Amino acid sequence: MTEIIDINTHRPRPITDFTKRDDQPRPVLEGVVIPNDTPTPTPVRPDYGVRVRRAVGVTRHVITHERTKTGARLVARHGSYVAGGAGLLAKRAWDGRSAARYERMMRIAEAAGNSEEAKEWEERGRQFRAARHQRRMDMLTMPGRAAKALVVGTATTAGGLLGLGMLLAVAEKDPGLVLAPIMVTIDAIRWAVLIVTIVWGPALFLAPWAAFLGLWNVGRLRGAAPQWALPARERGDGEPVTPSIVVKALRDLGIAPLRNAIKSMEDNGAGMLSPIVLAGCGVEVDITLPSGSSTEEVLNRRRKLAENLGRHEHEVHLSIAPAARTVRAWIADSGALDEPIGPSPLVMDPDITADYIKGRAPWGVDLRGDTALISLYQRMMLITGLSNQGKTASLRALALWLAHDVAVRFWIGDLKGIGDWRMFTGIAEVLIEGPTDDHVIDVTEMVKAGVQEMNRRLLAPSGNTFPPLVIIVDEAQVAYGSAARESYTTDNGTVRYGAPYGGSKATSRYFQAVKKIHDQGRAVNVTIWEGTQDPTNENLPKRSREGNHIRSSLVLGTESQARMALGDNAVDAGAAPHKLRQGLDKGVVVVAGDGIKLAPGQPSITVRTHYIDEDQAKELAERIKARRAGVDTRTTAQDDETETVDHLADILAVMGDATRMRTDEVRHGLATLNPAVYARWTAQDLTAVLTAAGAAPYKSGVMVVSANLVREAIDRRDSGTEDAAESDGE
Ligand SMILES: Nc1ncnc2c1ncn2[C@@H]1O[C@H](COP(=O)(O)OP(=O)(O)OP(=O)(O)O)[C@@H](O)[C@H]1O
Repeated sequence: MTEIIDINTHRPRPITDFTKRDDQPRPVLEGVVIPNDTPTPTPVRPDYGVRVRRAVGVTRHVITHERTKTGARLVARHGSYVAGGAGLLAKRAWDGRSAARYERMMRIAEAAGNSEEAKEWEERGRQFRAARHQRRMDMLTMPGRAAKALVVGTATTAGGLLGLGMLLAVAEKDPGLVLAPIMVTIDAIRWAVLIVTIVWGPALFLAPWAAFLGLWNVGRLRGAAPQWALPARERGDGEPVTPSIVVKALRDLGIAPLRNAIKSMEDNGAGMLSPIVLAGCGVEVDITLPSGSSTEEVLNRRRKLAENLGRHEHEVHLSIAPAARTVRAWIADSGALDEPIGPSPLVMDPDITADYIKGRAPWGVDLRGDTALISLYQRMMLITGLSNQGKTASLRALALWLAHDVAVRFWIGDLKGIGDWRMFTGIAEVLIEGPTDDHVIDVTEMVKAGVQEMNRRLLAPSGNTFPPLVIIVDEAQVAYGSAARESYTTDNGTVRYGAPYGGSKATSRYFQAVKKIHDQGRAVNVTIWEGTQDPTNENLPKRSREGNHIRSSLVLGTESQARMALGDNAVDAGAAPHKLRQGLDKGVVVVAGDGIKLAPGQPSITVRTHYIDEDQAKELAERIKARRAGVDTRTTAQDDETETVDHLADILAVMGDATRMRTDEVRHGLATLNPAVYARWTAQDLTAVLTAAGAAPYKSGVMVVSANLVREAIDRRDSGTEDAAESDGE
């Protein structure tokens, strides 16, 4: 019988079963011993893959551990102090011994166009060189003069000491004192030598350390360590932005050519910067990069630059300035972007008005704190972003402003349908709410009706003006993602399908209708605004997103989504909705395109929109309704009245027995016949209908309608000889 003895305690210990593949050895039966002849169990080791994975896991843990990071920072910080201090002292020494300083100052003065100062430095440099030359010439004769001085000095000192000794001897009447001063001096020299020999060893040992400490201190005082290597409390978060901080932040960006160029600059990089100007709740500075560094490299290192400046990433906005090789940096005051921006002027000013043509909606404030005004005149619009970031609220805010212009008509499809747009009941002519396929079909019909309205306007005689029609589709991704289509059974029993209503393919009726409005709606005041979530090529087709005049985006997940939302140009030039903070930057939109004032050369702007919550929106809607002649909002695209109305028959009915009738009279008769449909008809509406039917009014003194032409048009239509209706690509 064998026991297992613990080598530490020298006592028997429980036997462990290593055959288990667990990490933790398990006791078998405490107190039970294994007989001598029992073979020793072979420990099973984890296989190679598991071990590698574990090793990688441990390594990653160690590398990313906060203590490792702190240690790395410590080493980098103190190393940088010493290296920086050595560099600085070397530079000072070189400056002191050469004319480099004068040359440098001369070039700075020259670069600044200050020729007076340049001349002054040139003169100083000349004097310095002359003095140095003189010193060198003096050095040639120095050994002889030094030897002479040594002989003379020694003789003088010895004579002096001897004279002193004689005086002492006379005064004390002791001849032995004649040599006393010389002996004291010799003793003093001996002691000095003794002290030096004792101190020399330790001094020799300590000297490098003292030098090291000196270098470290010079580097520390000069702040030679990069920001990221400083401890949290010293990182200077929120410090005011000064030229030296900006240059240092650029130098430590990790772009070698930029760092080297800055180091070799005579003015330490100050010439790269424009004056730092206050811009809203931050400052703005243009950075002209030295050749060899590209704006793209700096744009790609936004986070590091922000950290070097003591800011969070979202507090630094970089864009490409109009001047070549120049990056424009806007740096927020620390924490300023988290301050609320205040309520919307719509909420604050009950007398606010809107003008579709000349007005601009007060949407929010830009980063500089200036009011961001946006013109919606004849502009298609897209707003996108991740879910729950303020898309509906910001789109609705624009609609609420525009609704103050009583001439603007709204058709709204809300494919979420939880009531976000319900306050537009009584303002919008159509309000479809809901997420189902039926709602997608309805919204598609609504947009197609928009196309018809657009075509009617396009066909109307030139010179006509039309009331603005704004079609809004919120959560448009539901339509682009829908597979809804009608099916019907043919006489022989085969089931056939119509073209899909939704989807992003060319056969999608919704997509085709949106595309048509994008293509031609602008000129006749038919525009469409789409709000959509989390864009992809599937739920927001390229052709559709590019048809918008205003493209705006709340926070997005990736740069590729940002490119979809705003276009490559804007993102290449610094637009970065993917850098906004999800959940924290709600209502912050990056806007590209026209309609909003942009600085020259800037393709995008970041706007912090005013939040108009649902209650405020309802209140505003009530105010708007009070200004407008109320409309009966339909909750479906199907317009029963207009569907059943036969305009040509009505016109003929109004004309009665007359062969001709003035257009004004016809309109008046129509309005009396069916006010719901014709009360708002303009002369252009009448002309458009008659022209489209081939019975256009003509001039006979005044504009008149011919009953015969109308009758013929009806005959043509009824006999099916009129042009086939547009197929919408189905
Ligand atoms: N401008 C804003 N400022 C601050 N918070 C806002 C702003 N806009 C919206 N929010 C907040 O975001 C929330 C979501 O807003 P909203 O419903 O408009 O988002 P959404 O992107 O349309 O959401 P969904 O995912 O439903 O489409 C609001 O309830 C509000 O708390």
